Amino acid sequence: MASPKISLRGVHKAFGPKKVLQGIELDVAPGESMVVIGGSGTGKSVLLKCILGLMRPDSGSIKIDGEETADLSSRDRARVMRKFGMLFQGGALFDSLRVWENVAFGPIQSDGMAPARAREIAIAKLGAVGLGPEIGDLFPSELSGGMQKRVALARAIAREPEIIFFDEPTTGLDPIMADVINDLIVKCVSDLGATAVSITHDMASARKIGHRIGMLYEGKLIWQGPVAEIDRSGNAHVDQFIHGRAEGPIRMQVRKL
Ligand SMILES: Nc1ncnc2c1ncn2[C@@H]1O[C@H](COP(=O)(O)OP(=O)(O)OP(=O)(O)O)[C@@H](O)[C@H]1O
Repeated sequence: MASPKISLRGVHKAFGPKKVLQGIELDVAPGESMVVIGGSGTGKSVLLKCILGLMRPDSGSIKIDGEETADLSSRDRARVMRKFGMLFQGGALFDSLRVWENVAFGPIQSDGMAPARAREIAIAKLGAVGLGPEIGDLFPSELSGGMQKRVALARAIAREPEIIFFDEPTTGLDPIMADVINDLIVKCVSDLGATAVSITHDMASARKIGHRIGMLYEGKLIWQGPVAEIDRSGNAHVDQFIHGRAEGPIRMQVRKL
């Protein structure tokens, strides 16, 4: 692989006695879209927060463009985070701001862009996700869930990030709207030439937006491979998860709890 955009080695994170991440090894190449799947509570969000620098791992290495991020000064961390865009679970739009102000929030607050210019960019980004300029003046509460997700996507790409994180991007959407969002994610990521890391339990979404999939189980990525290979992973945990079967090795784990 070309030198990885994101590289994790031996990443551990525990909360008291609860070991959540127990040695994560992951490389994501520039321009690649990596999807992490796994059951509820397996640590997908914790993994994402560690990469984003919102949470500090107990041990291990997390490199972005070859730069170790574990012990960065706050100034250097801000520089690294400038490379990131994020689509939060549920959209996380600001209710009191108009749609365009939500999309323009990063350019104005973090880059000090003049509001008039930021508004132009916001309208352009809304166009990129299929929303007309008239939507810009509405408030998030006036939009459907699918439109809110589009706005959240427009916000995530507003600063043209090098790396975009998607946290459960299709949660709460009907299958058709979920597919529309998946298509938009693929388009936006490829238009930007960005690297993407997504977490989801939605296999249809994982297959559509991912180049590679990794499955998180008991603190480790127990299988990683190209999307096309997930149906013949030869891994019983992966098979059970992708087919949503109640019976299998993962249930054994639930019984033990
Ligand atoms: N700040 C925290 N303090 C203590 N425990 C935490 C904290 N954050 C996460 N955990 C625990 O870590 C485990 C993994 O949580 P995480 O949110 O990463 O799961 P997930 O795989 O994203 O689940 P879901 O798919 O349900 O969102 C859970 O047991 C959770 O309770």
